[in-house]
Amino acid sequence: MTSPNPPITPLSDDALRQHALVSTLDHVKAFAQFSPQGELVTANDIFLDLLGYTRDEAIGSHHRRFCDPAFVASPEYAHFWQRLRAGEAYTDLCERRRKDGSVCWLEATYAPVREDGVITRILKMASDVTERVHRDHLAHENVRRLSLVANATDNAVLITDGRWRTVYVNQGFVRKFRLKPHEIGGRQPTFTLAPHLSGDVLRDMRRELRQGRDVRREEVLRARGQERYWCSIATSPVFEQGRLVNTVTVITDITQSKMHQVLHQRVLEAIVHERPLLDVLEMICAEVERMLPDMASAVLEASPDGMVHLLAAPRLPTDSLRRHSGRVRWPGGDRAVEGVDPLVQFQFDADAEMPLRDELLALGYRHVWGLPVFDGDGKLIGGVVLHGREPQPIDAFQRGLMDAAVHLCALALTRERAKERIRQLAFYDALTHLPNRTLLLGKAAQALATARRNGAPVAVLFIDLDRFKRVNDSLGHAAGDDLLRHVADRIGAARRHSDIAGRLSGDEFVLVLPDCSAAHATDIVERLQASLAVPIELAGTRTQCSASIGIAMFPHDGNDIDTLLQRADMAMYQAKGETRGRFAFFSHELNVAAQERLAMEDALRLALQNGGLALHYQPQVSMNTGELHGVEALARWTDPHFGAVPPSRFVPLAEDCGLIGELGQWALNLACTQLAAWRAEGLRVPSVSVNFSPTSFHDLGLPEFVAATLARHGLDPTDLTVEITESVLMDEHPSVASTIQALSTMGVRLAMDDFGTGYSSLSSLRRLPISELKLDRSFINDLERNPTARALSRAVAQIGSTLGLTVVAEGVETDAQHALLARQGYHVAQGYLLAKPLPPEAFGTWLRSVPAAQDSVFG
Ligand SMILES: Nc1nc2c(ncn2[C@@H]2O[C@H](COP(=O)(O)O[C@H]3[C@@H](O)[C@H](n4cnc5c(=O)[nH]c(N)nc54)O[C@@H]3COP(=O)(O)O)[C@@H](O)[C@H]2O)c(=O)[nH]1
Repeated sequence: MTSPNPPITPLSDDALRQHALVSTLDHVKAFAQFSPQGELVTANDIFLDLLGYTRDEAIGSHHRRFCDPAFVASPEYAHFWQRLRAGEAYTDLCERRRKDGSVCWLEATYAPVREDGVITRILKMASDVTERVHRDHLAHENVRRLSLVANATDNAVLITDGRWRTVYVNQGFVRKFRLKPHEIGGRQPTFTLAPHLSGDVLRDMRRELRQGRDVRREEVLRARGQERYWCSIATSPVFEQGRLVNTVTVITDITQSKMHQVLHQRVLEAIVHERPLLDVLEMICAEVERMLPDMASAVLEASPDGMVHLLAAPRLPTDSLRRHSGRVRWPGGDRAVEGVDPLVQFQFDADAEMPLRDELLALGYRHVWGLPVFDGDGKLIGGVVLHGREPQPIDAFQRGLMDAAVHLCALALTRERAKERIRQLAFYDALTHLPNRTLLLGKAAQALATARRNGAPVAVLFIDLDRFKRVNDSLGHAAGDDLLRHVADRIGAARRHSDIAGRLSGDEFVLVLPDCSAAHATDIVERLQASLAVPIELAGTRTQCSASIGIAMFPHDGNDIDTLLQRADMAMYQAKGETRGRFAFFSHELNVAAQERLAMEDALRLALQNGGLALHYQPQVSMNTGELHGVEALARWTDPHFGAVPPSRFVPLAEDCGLIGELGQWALNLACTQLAAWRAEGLRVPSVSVNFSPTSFHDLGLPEFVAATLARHGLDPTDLTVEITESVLMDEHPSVASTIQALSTMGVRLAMDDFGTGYSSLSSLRRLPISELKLDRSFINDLERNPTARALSRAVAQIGSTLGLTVVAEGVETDAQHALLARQGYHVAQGYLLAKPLPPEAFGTWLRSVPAAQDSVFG
């Protein structure tokens, strides 16, 4: 039963306005009035329907009837009424009880109404929001449950809003990346986790998500403190009413599997495909550096002596590093020790002695971590090194990478060694380590192909030890093996870098000498035989060994290696006569020439010992005054068997057979003796010139010998001129420059002989302390006929004069040449016009017969 509203007393203007408002709200909102004591005075239908009461049941009821008893009993309820009675309005979400006991939710405003300053009523306006509250509760519960689920997984879960800003991260995320929700909340996660991602990549990812597609990637993500993880990242878009409102990302740490996948898969593939070792190691470094972009990696190899050599370091200055290769030991020992972490580390600032400290510091690398690479037996074979800029200790990711790299390097290095071993077994003789027949023939065929292209000769030497069987029989096979090893070493020592040495079988060896003439081959054979003749201690017995050597020449004796070997073998049999330690050429003419050369060598040696050589002297005369400038001493050899042998033949022979030093000393001594003798006779001979070949300057004792010789004959250093040829400039022997300099410092004059035929440049003239320049005779021959020769000789005269040198024209045969050269500015003339090279007595006679020479030849 509903009772009518109580009679309403006449209203004031305010009350009327209120009434109008109330009437309007009456149709849309629950509306009620309570007395200040809490009794319901009026209520509209919406209010009554909301709570399920009739007007009669409700009017007069206390407010508490519509509330949860627990709330009514709480201090908050009393406080609520106190505030209303004190005139404070109250707005809140309120939980109320319907008549049937069910709960409803109201968004309510309680407004105390004053009349004449006294609160007479409490006006209540409310909207039913029960459904929304239930919906919100449900959503909240869902989020709570989702969080529980998300937090239960080890994976990191991250939710962003539609503008890519982080709104949620789970516990897994906090644990993995060590970032609290508030540290990443509101930020775009890629800025923090993957700053290396390019703008293009981000744009692509977001486009996919906006188009409703999931995005999956694998990336190295960065946690707090620079720690990194390889992660699989799966992001799904969430749409509401067609609008992207969220993205949900699940991040899974795949570091271990990824490291193995990337490193192992790529590197193993490379190894299987037989990629060169250095390529494989560079690849390992590159992969490590891809995952550690701030670091530089390097792979080293350890040699059996424990020294480490750089193999790969793509980000470092490898040239400088290589300079230290082989000079440093691995710091952690060369054996694996069980239970000991082999990681070594350095900080450059502290370790001042570290090689390359400055270079690495300049690149910003201050810290080095190294892990050794051991082979299957725990022996050091290499190392993996990381160079870092930051001082923090190495983290699990970096260590994991290093371990994986070590594993792969061990594989690559041991495999390379195994390959090398197999190659060694397949292509090298196990006893002597020389190439075996297969490799020898292969290399020789290549050398012949090159020689064919270049039109160069090749000598093939077949070397067979003499009486090897006797060594085996008398001293045993071990001694025989020992002898073979010694012979192999001596053959190896005798060969040039480009020569190919090999062992065919038993006591047969082969030497293939590319770019080698028959004469040169003879020299090498002689040197080899001399070296083999040095006694060896075998099984406690001093033994001397010799070999018979056959020589076949390409292309003269054959075009392919099989033919050449066969002919060298035949020649060897020819050499192996009664006398051991001989050699023979396959070709008859070459054989004759070689044997003759040998005989001439012996004769020259004898001539030097027994005074079979002589010096002739050719005057050098001043162009201006006609006075004697000096004499050039020229060697002469007349042999009983070979007759008069010109210096152009015996000087190179002396070079080849190692007699050149002796020849130079002999000439110097004799020339000084002669100069002193002439002076003693009262002949004014200003100086003597002696020819020294370039190899004489290899002898660092030469200046001392010269000084002693001059002193012995009472001569001054200025009495001597040493003639050198332009080929001295091509001689890279380290002693040449210092020997020449020492002679010059002593006061000995230096003349550049045969100038214009070789490789002299103006700078080289300035480099050497030359005081005399001798224009080569070939220019003077052509002087009268050839304008170019004239121009060149003039240029030489001018260059010499400009450099303050005495310029000598040699080979002057005619008056016309003499006059022309004098006009061109030559200071001194030498040649048949004045005199041929003369024996000492004849020279004395010449000098006396041309008294002007004492003052002026052409006075
Ligand atoms: N290391 C040494 N080299 C020496 C020595 N003795 C000589 N030699 C070098 O041998 C080359 C040939 O010398 P040689 O046959 O003696 O010829 C010299 C002169 O005889 C010749 N000459 C001089 N004037 C004329 C001339 O008017 N016409 C002409 N056709 N020939 C002439 O020129 C050679 C001069 O020699 P150089 O001044 O040294 O060039 C020769 O390279 C000698 O150096 C020695 O003891 N050690």
